[in-house]
Amino acid sequence: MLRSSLLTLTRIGSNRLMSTAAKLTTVEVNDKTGIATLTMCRPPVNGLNLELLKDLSQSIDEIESNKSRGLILTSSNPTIFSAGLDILEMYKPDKERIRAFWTSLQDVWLALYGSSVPTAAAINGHSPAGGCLLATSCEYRVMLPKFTIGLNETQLGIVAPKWFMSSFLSVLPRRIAERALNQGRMFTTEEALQVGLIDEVANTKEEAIEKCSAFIGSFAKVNPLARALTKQQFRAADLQQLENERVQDLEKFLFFVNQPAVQKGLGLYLESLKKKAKN
Ligand SMILES: CCCCCCCCCC/C=C\CC(=O)SCCNC(=O)CCNC(=O)[C@H](O)C(C)(C)COP(=O)(O)OP(=O)(O)OC[C@H]1O[C@@H](n2cnc3c(N)ncnc32)[C@H](O)[C@@H]1OP(=O)(O)O
Repeated sequence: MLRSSLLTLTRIGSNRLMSTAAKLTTVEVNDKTGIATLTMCRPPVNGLNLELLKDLSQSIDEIESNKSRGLILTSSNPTIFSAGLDILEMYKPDKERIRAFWTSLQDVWLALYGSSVPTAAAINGHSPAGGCLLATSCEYRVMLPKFTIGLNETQLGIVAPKWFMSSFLSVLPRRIAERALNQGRMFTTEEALQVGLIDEVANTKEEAIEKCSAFIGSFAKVNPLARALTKQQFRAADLQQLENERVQDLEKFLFFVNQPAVQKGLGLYLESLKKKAKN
């Protein structure tokens, strides 16, 4: 398979480390537990660009087909889980590339939210917008203190599509989800725990991964097929909706993102991020 030829396989202690040639993600399988840790490593902020999204897709597929016992999603950056979509993909976009970009984001969501293996996110840093989408696509979330998580799209003058809302709603009560989305609210770790956006707090990344592993281990005595089919039935309507509307969703996104007012807003937001980075 093409994917196999892109992978290098290394052994670290009892763990197998698979990394893509471009190294935007690594997959490390713990030989004792059979759990795969998928790490995003795109400096400086794990911005989800086309290449990172393609890598994520491939890694998730790899984990599914390797029959890993579970998937833990995390980041190699010590303070950022993911800064969400790379705004440079949406600002003054290239016509063909932006299509591939959005299609890849759809692929990642369908693969992660619909994954047949148990999934957990070790959120070891800030997790705005697309970062929050990834985390809420998993079944369990453990976050480190003093970071923020949320869908802040309205703060940027953009709108989170329905399937972003589906993931959010699979975690939060409707009233809290609706208000947070309308406000574009970012929750601190403590606030996220209080509303149920995350399940646990851990003091270190290692502890977060241990807690995620314990969650995945809680299914050890459950029939894997029964568990996977039950999970998929819970998520089927959300997944089917995007499957049915993929093309329309892409066209809506392209129309929206190309509006002059949206382009202006994204430009100003990028400038403000760059100014902040200089100070
Ligand atoms: C009706 C239905 C219609 C449907 C229409 C659909 C519309 C589109 C929907 C799109 C959905 C999702 C949107 C997103 O995910 S947008 C991204 C949102 N993300 C953010 O707002 C986060 C912004 N970043 C930050 O808050 C901070 O950077 C940070 C993550 C908290 C990290 O802080 P830091 O102090 O550690 O780092 P900082 O100095 O800020 O940044 C370092 C460099 O990285 C650049 N950068 C940061 N974030 C992004 C990003 N998301 N994209 C691109 N670049 C980013 C930043 O500019 C710095 O760059 P440089 O070093 O100055 O060059």
